[in-house]
Amino acid sequence: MAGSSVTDGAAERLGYITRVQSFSACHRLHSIHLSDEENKRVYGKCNNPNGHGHNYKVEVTVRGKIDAHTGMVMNLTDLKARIEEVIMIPLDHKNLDKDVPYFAKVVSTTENVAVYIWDHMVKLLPPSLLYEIKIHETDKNIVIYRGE
Ligand SMILES: Nc1nc2c(c(=O)[nH]1)N=C([C@H](O)[C@H](O)COP(=O)(O)OP(=O)(O)OP(=O)(O)O)CN2
Ligand SMILES: [Zn+2]
Repeated sequence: MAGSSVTDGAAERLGYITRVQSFSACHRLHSIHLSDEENKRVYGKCNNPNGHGHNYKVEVTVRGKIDAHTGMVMNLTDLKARIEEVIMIPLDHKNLDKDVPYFAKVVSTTENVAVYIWDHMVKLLPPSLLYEIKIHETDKNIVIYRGE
């Protein structure tokens, strides 16, 4: 049909793209807002003073218009670079509580790790592009944060 093309149609379509990144870190669940006894009761084995480790898997999803000219919501190569900056450099092979200043006063639950990643990632992406941070702390424990 004259004046129209597959590419034109895609210009009005929304796409979701996800990049997966794994990182390893150790931590201890311990809240400065609770007594030692309360910490033991609330967090159990995860309050072990010497900590424990995880192989976290993070899924970073962005949502936006599929650009008519590039065919992309955003270049995944650029998303990979942002993930390196926000996740790998500060968190990989780190003790979250001791190496990452943010977690000195914020308990390093996976919910809070997701908030940390969201808050840093959102500053590096175009407005409204970041959609979701999903973290697999273990095969069975999965957290989603969407900036709400
Ligand atoms: N709401 C949250 N609850 C818990 C968190 C968390 O981040 N948010 N984290 C933990 C621990 O850090 C922990 O390491 C969980 O490990 P575990 O219970 O051993 O993990 P699994 O359930 O996958 O292991 P199985 O023992 O094989 O069932 C605890 N709670
Ligand atoms: Zn843990």
